[in-house]
Amino acid sequence: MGSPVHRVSMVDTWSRQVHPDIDSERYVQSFDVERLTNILDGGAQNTVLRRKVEMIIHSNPEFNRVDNYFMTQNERYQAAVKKTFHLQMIAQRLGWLEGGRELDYAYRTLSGDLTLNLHRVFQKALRSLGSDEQIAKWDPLCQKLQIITTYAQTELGHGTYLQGLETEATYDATTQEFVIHSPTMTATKWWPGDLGRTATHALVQAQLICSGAPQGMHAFIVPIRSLEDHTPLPGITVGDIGPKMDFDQTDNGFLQLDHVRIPRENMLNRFAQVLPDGTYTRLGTVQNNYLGMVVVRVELLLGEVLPLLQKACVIAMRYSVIRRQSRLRPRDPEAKVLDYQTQQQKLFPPLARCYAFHFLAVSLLEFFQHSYTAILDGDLSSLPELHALTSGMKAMVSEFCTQGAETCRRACGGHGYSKLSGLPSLVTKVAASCTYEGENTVLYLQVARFLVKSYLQAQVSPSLSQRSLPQSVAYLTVPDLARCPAQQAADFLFPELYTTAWAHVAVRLIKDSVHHLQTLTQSGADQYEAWNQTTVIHLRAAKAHCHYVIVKTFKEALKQLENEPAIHQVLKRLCDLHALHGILTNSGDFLYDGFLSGAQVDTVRTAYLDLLRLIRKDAILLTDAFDFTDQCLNSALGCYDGNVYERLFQWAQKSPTNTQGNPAYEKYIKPLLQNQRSKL
Ligand SMILES: CCCCCCCCCCCCCCCC(=O)SCCNC(=O)CCNC(=O)[C@H](O)C(C)(C)COP(=O)(O)OP(=O)(O)OC[C@H]1O[C@@H](n2cnc3c(N)ncnc32)[C@H](O)[C@@H]1OP(=O)(O)O
Ligand SMILES: Cc1cc2nc3c(=O)[nH]c(=O)nc-3n(C[C@H](O)[C@H](O)[C@H](O)COP(=O)(O)OP(=O)(O)OC[C@H]3O[C@@H](n4cnc5c(N)ncnc54)[C@H](O)[C@@H]3O)c2cc1C
Repeated sequence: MGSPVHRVSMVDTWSRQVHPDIDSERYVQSFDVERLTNILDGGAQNTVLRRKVEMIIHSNPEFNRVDNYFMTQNERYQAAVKKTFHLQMIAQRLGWLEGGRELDYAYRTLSGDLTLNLHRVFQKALRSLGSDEQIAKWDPLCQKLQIITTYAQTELGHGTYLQGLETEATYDATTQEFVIHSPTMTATKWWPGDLGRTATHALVQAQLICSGAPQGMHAFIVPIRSLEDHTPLPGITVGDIGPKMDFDQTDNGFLQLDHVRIPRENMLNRFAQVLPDGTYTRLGTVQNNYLGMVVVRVELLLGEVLPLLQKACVIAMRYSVIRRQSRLRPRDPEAKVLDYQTQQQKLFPPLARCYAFHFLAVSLLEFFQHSYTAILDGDLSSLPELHALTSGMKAMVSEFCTQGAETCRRACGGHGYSKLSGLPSLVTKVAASCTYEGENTVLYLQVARFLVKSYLQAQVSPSLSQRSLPQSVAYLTVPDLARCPAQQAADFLFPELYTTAWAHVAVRLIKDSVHHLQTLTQSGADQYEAWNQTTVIHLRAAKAHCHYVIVKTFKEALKQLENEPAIHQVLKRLCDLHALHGILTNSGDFLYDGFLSGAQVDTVRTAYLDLLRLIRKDAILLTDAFDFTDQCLNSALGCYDGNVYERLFQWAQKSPTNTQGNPAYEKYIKPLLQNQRSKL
């Protein structure tokens, strides 16, 4: 079993007593929680290492985050810079390297508390788009923080449509320089993190113009602040974009460039280059310059987005066994709210998704690592599938993590609305992931584009495409079941069955979307108009495909765990719940062509409700397995010991509204009262 000492708060030393209502949830353990934590960590040795890193961080007062909820935007930024640089010093002292496990664990532990996230995004883009010589030059400068960098792509006028970016990089062959320029107000770079007050260099995405001809978006390294005194360099106008929904610790910024000259070598040239005389050459399409985004989309899932939902689930689940409200039977004591079926219906689907998305992210990362090296070496054959998969998974994971975190927040009633619960900031933080790194609708439509092509390819030559279609869409060629054979609730608990059911719906919706597209073009609409008039249908098809991929990946992950029966059993229940919940919330798609009958949907619901009951007894253990420390959760509701009310009361006392007196009394309330009294 995992050491509870590791998990309990080191901040609130007054509270060492575990609340009996949460303690009782841990008496009988139907599986080994520590072993599940090891599986999630990718091995017991990783768990040990992660906890070691967490101990180093939590034992250091510089990283205390209790006051976060009371800070202004400026204070959050300053605290984050301080913590980031403190972490860098520790990393240097202990030999933790960028890309190594220790630093990754440190980032996870301090998530939301650090700056220089875009410095990491810059490094990913550099390694994807730069030549070996460029990486050798810039990467060490980044590693040693001799420069601080950001990724400046989005502009006031355009974020999604990269072909519409207005920033220009015009090549001047006489000096062998690029002239980087913002020709309009809407060309102002807007949003890049770490840009407003911190970065010294920006990776600026701009339209390359060579010998008068536009060549599309390319990446340029542009110095923007003096390394001596940090003032903006000539031609640079830079600042912070102001208050946002969250990310107070990050200085998202704006940048205008007025004919700023940089050397020819500062254009990242793995996939395209400009020769000294201005001749332009490139490998493949201009979209290869989008590779940095593909990399970041994969890494964000496990590193940033999923932990936000996991934390929300831990907090809401723990609170739900402490919170007692109403009675199940008149003579009973008040019930834990988690014993209400409706509360389980709120919290268990997000919990199941945490596990589904974990296994998805691991599998996606494996596929990514497999194809990435080949892509860097110029073999671009796997890029379309990689782009479609990463786009779809980024969109679906961020969409459901956002939905799930908000559900968790509401499941905590009034206390979920208090920032001290930790939930509002999880919700506002995860909401951003639906927009940054590619707006979700736009990304789903990229998946749809890939599905249409794959479907048409499968139609033209079914036998050939069975071998040549990318693996994630190979199901398009598999003979389809017209009717679901399941009759009893137990029949719906076969992963093969519900994966096939999702494949059926995805194939039908993809076929339908292609049919609509073709009907419109055959009736005279041009292909662009036809595409726009069918995008709502394409979106649905893309989502069904993503559901299918996620369910299939969870099913395959379970297969690997068959030799661990107890863990297999508990995870299988989550896999079943995840798949059946998806069928129930999209039942119209399964009923539409008679694949399922109304009676079968009722049976699915019976199986689903049964699963809620079964998962209930393991719910706390399944969230304990994520192994977040109390400091990391920073929630008055979610601590391991369950002492919710004491902690909430104590934390509220620290609010400046309670500690700094009330100037409004002297200024307004007192005169008001005196004024009213004098009239009596
Ligand atoms: C690293 C760890 C950091 C950790 C940190 C932790 C803390 C974290 C805190 C938050 C941190 C936030 C960090 C946010 C950082 C940003 O937000 S940076 C800005 C991100 N911006 C975007 O993602 C923009 C989204 N837009 C796009 O990706 C593209 O423009 C679109 C939407 C795909 C369309 O592009 P387009 O050029 O119009 O292309 P389109 O005509 O649709 O397609 C042309 C072809 O290119 C292909 N294509 C399009 N895109 C691609 C691609 N990417 N690859 C390959 N092929 C592609 C298409 O499939 C299509 O192929 P065919 O069908 O023709 O064969
Ligand atoms: C917290 C945060 C951090 C960020 N950090 C960075 C950063 O570090 N660097 C950086 O460069 N950028 C950054 N961004 C910007 C971010 O990447 C963009 O906001 C994002 O890509 C969406 O683009 P947009 O704002 O232009 O949205 P828009 O594309 O204008 O979206 C508005 C609406 O239009 C719809 N839409 C747009 N195009 C289409 C289409 N073709 N078909 C159908 N519907 C469409 C969208 O679905 C959406 O509903 C950040 C943003 C946020 C919120």
